[in-house]
Amino acid sequence: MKLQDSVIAITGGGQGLGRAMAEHLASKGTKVALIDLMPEKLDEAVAACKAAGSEAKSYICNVAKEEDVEKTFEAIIKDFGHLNGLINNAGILRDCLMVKAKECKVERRMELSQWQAVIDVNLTGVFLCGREAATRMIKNGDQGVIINIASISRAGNMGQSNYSAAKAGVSALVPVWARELARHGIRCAGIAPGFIETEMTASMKPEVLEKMIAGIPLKRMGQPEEIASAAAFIFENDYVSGRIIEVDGALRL
Ligand SMILES: NC(=O)C1=CN([C@@H]2O[C@H](COP(=O)(O)OP(=O)(O)OC[C@H]3O[C@@H](n4cnc5c(N)ncnc54)[C@H](O)[C@@H]3O)[C@@H](O)[C@H]2O)C=CC1
Ligand SMILES: CC(C)c1ccc(C(=O)O)c(O)c1O
Repeated sequence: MKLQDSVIAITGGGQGLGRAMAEHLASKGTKVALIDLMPEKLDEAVAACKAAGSEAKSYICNVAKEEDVEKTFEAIIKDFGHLNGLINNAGILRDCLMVKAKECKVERRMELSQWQAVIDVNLTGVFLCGREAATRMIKNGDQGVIINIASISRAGNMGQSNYSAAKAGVSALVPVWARELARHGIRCAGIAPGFIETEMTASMKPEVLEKMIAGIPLKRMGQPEEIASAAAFIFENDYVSGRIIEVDGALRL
């Protein structure tokens, strides 16, 4: 698929990896539809994409709400006329051990609300946006690509029952959608990042950060641009489908 003049929607496009992917694609002439909950962040991201040389529009939408998602993709088709790609990137963390205990004394458990919040956004949100994007592409006669952003945590990470389950789920959707949608000219792939340098990691205590980096074989965190270039590769290579690219500096949790 050519990136120039394609229309690609990115959830969680207001900041972090979503914004980095949006700017990278915009610099290659892709028209970007940025979906997020945060209006100010969206305004900044849209301005950055326009400065990078392409068209960009923002959409306030909670990816976990079916009605929001349906309205948003309807608006994207109305605004741009086409849809050729979706990056399912919006995600949240609510980390906690399932049961935290010391000497038979249970101190804390993961609340159902912590479990549900992450499943709603990171798994149901991916399903809703993937379903809506595929529906619009098929009805509109557009060929396209769906990318699910997973995580190294999909293999199972301590303190992340909710997050690991959701990321394993969105990883499993990749081959399902690749098979179901191939007949409509739609490919589906995933990216599983390791630790990437973002505002969140910048705010971590230096000693915690140092210890974490020491465990990464490449001895550094990834850069958001390294995730963005993996996304561009997937869009541009028409024989990539049904697989997940791991961009993690060789780290295994
Ligand atoms: N930063 C990292 O090191 C890694 C990130 N990831 C994944 O990459 C993706 C992006 O992560 P970051 O950029 O670090 O996160 P971030 O927190 O910086 O950005 C996430 C964006 O998603 C938006 N968002 C959250 N809930 C939403 C909802 N219900 N509807 C619409 N938008 C919503 C937020 O407003 C925010 O702009 C996530 O799926 C995350 O799980 C995976 C592995 C490592
Ligand atoms: C544990 C993994 C590598 C990880 C780390 C940080 C974030 C984040 O800041 O959003 C993630 O989403 C992760 O999957």
